[in-house]
Amino acid sequence: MDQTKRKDIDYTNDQTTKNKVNRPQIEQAIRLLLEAVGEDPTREGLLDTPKRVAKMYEEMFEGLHINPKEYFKTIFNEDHEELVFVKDISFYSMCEHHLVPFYGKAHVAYLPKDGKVTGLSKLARAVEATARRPQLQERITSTVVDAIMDMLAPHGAMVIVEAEHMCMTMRGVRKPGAMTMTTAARGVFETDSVRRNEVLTLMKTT
Ligand SMILES: Nc1nc2c(ncn2[C@@H]2O[C@H](COP(=O)(O)OP(=O)(O)OP(=O)(O)O)[C@@H](O)[C@H]2O)c(=O)[nH]1
Ligand SMILES: [Zn+2]
Repeated sequence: MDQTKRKDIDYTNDQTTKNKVNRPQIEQAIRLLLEAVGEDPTREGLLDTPKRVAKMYEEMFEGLHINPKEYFKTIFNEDHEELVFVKDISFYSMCEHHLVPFYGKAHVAYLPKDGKVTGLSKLARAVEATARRPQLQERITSTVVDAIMDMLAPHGAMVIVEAEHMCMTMRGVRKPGAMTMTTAARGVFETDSVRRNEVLTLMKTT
């Protein structure tokens, strides 16, 4: 296999590589948390829980060590200056206010310019890397759209995210089924309602 093609899964963000997940510290924190809520972390059923949670957090927050922009270094010189749209990209993220999940779908569109077309999977990988951190839905939306703008310099890009927040369903206001929609439009999608509506119409088609 051409190793240059594998670089997309190996890039790391300089700022975050220094702070890779500290599993022993997470384990200690989980033991303290269990104690604090009135549990006994030494009882059999909970003995391995701190270890499992540390491993789980490493997975759920792996996006902290990935710069989503790096995916868009994969560029094919293709003369296509019409819409590219990947919809229904499922994701799971963690609400940074409550550390409970929010999850849903992202829809990512861009209008390439000067032959700069990226791999379709890279759009989904950028969503995935951005979601796997303590997050806000708005920030996932704008981070992905701005990464595309910065790296591909297209005519425009648009991202729509729809998600259900567990912090609004299982606790607090308790409104299961409430869906939050966020959009971010740049370039032609900001200025041209025909272009924007093309994306919205395609989003609704099954
Ligand atoms: N804008 C935004 N808000 C979020 C997101 N996820 C959770 N929140 C909100 O963050 C807010 C935190 O509000 P606070 O009053 O500080 O915390 P709280 O007392 O737990 O709030 P309640 O959820 O209303 O019980 C809540 O309104 C959540 O719904 C998100 O992705 N974007
Ligand atoms: Zn929350």
